[in-house]
Amino acid sequence: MTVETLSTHRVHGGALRYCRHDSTSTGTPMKFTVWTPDGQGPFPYLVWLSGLTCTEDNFTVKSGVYQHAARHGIAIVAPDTSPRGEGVADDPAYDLGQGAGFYVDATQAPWAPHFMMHSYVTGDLLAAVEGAFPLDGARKGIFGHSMGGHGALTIALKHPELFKSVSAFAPIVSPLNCPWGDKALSAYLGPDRAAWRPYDACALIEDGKGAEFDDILIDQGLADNFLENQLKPELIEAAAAKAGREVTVRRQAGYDHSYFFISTFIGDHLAFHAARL
Ligand SMILES: N[C@@H](CCC(=O)N[C@@H](CSC=O)C(=O)NCC(=O)O)C(=O)O
Repeated sequence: MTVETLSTHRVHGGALRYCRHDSTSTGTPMKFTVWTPDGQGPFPYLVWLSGLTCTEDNFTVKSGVYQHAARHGIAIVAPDTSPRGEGVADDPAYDLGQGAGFYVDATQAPWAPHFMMHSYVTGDLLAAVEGAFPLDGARKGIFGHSMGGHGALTIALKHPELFKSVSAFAPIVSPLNCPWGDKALSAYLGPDRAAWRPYDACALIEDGKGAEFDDILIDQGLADNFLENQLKPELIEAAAAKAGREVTVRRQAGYDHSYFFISTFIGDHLAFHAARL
């Protein structure tokens, strides 16, 4: 799978590249960034999944992750949040369509066949980055924010054979129980809510998936506008307690939903993953 490097930038003693490749899952070109430390590798790495309205650029420019990645010798991969382009379905709302792929494989028109973000992240993306860069596929973790936190949790819980660690910032923990989830999963997966369970972190924990993870770290700002209506971290705490599983939710007073919050605690998440990779 050919990866085209669009630009390269020196950052924190390593190389940040903006890349594009053709995805067979989405049937479109897809963009991502990859940062690698200097040296031969192979390096352990983390996949970051961004939230609604984001491209590969938001985390890359706003999170401040690379100074921490350099300290731990961990590479970072950050893909776009959906397929894009003129031939790809879209919606005028910010929380559906391009920029809002929800990391699911859509089964409903007009979203199928391009909105195949679960398959893209677990298949084409990993194959592309491990083929083109000195990354150690046996030592990788996944993390993300909001919609991307939901993506990281559900992908890890469904694929513990791929990822050794998982964490999230202000994640949607149960699309079955919030307006963002109702809207997006109705559109992408249809009205049968049983089809949503494989994309709901709480349901996956209830169903015993991903028990390999010794702990899952979640940071949640208490001044987050989306906390009570959309994010509801108490639901994943309850699911984990019922299943006898470890999920650590750190409630951070005064922090909102933004990348200011993420940049404040990103170092803690790098340390969490480094201890497990
Ligand atoms: N435009 C919307 C909210 C959009 C928003 O807050 N997006 C977040 C992710 S929200 C959940 O997935 C984000 O990461 N934005 C990009 C950024 O660089 O901050 C609204 O106004 O409500």
